[in-house]
Amino acid sequence: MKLHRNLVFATIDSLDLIFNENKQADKVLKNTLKRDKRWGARDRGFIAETTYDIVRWKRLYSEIAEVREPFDRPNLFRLFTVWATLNGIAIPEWKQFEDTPTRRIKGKFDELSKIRKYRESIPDWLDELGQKELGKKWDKEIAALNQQADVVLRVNTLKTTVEKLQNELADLEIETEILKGYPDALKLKERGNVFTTDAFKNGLFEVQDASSQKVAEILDAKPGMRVIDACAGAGGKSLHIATMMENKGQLIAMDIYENKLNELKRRARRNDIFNIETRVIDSTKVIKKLIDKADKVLIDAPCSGLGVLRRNPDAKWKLQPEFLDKIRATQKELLDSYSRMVKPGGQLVYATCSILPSENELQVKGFLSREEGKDFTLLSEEKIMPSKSGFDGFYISLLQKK
Ligand SMILES: C[S@@+](CC[C@H](N)C(=O)[O-])C[C@H]1O[C@@H](n2cnc3c(N)ncnc32)[C@H](O)[C@@H]1O
Repeated sequence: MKLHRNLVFATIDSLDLIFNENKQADKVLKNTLKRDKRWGARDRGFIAETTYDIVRWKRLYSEIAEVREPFDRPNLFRLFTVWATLNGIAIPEWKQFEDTPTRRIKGKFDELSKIRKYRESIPDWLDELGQKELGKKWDKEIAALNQQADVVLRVNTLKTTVEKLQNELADLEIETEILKGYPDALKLKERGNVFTTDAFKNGLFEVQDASSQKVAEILDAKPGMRVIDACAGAGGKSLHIATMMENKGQLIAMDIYENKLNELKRRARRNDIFNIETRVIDSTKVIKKLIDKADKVLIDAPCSGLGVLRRNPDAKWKLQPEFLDKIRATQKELLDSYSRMVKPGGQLVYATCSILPSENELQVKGFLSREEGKDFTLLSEEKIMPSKSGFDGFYISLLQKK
């Protein structure tokens, strides 16, 4: 593979913003990729994948390159050199690479690979936490979380079928496969930008990981029900739930952020979904009004996001132990408060995209042992581990109210 100057520079510029200005990787890349209209799919793929790779392996690469943050441009080129060398790509004779030694990179890689926190490129505290919470399983899970994520679509069954969409995409040379056990999913055989297709613009599908698609399935909302998605965000799961309700009944989508709910409304219009009503949680009254009112409540709780590191590798560097303590306290509060919206005989789903027991089964166990949870029983609990499923890590529990 021959390296092209403008693609490498675009990668270095993106890394500079992500590492040194604390910008979010996906937003940075969205902007970078707009820079040159002549870039084709391969060029764009190179910039995005190389940037994500170097973000993912930041700790390992900076140990090999012997550079420390904040990274100046020569140091960013050194990180790039490590990436290129480990991927068998020859370093060109540009002046930016003049003093980036390529000797010893492979030797240091082998040496550091013996130690998990370097091999898996994670902060010390995260390695200790994973070991403490998951024991022996941590090794396999963190390795799986460092793989590149597949792109999975969720077919909008209000507008098309899995087979029809598969054929429509095949006509555009976008090859997909059906995933056994995930009735609405199609997996792309090769990564690609599907957002520019008419099928996406016409709301025939959303991009949604296979594990995430399990949440609405377990909630199992039926047409005509009143359902509350209490932490709806931009509506990934709300759209799926409303689709399963066939646009009949009422889905109340809530969040503390209005801008996320506005994005949800935009997506709902594209999907031809009409039964979602959004409510911003701007006071406790919003919840109180709905006590004992819903057939089903989903708490897709804010969490560490450790289960989705594949798609969000910069979270490794942005997460802090103090944030985790805070988020666990929030999860407890949400379980205690939002569960009140389930009507007698109704059901609650508590889900996270984390693989840590302290955010998952231990939260539910704690809830069931408190006064607030006394009317609930646990019907089922799915811990989706990335090493086994090949998709995101998720926790999904289903509880029944008396
Ligand atoms: C895991 S995300 C939700 C993802 C969303 N359900 C989806 O499928 O796209 C958690 C959401 O909880 C929201 N949140 C945080 N604190 C909250 C609170 N106290 N009450 C309700 N929502 C909250 C966040 O803004 C975020 O959108």
